[in-house]
Amino acid sequence: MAKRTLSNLVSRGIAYSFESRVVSMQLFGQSLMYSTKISGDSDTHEDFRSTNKLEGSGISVQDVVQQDVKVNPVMIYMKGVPDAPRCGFSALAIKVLQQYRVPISSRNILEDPVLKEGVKAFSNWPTFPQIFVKGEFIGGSDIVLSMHQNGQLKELLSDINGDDSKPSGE
Ligand SMILES: N[C@@H](CCC(=O)N[C@@H](CS)C(=O)NCC(=O)O)C(=O)O
Ligand code: FES
Repeated sequence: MAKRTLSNLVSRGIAYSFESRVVSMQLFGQSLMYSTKISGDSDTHEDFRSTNKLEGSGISVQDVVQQDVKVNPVMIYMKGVPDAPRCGFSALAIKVLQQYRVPISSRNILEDPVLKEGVKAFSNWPTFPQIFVKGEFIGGSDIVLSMHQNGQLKELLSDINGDDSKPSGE
């Protein structure tokens, strides 16, 4: 059983241990315990449980993703939608991308567990958001933020036809 203790936190009187999906926390002698597990979706908070829309359509999810990233120069698979992200990481990625004059295409993976798993398999990346630019997988919110900060994102997006209603990224 995997059990990890963060010794630097222990030294400050705080210890976390992760066993299966149960998180126990000791805070200055007080012990709190809660479970993050939800049935049918082991990684997502219960509020965001998915419903399946792609299943039964006859289209392979890999084909859907392949087509998405081919036809949309900036494609994000996220939790929620750009106007209403359902997670801070997705909100951050959208905020970064919105600094540029580019159209942003998105799919809400919370609506479809088949799509969610298909995207993970396609990119071989375990978390969301997932951002693709010009058909290539870029990464998640950490990567897109650091590419914004170091100028790489501006360079990468520079040849994508802009939306004049958006700011330029300056
Ligand atoms: N450090 C990650 C943060 C994203 C993250 O940890 N996402 C989690 C929580 S929203 C996730 O997608 N977990 C898997 C899942 O929900 O299926 C990034 O740079 O994108
Ligand atoms: S849904 Fe909980 S951290 Fe993203």
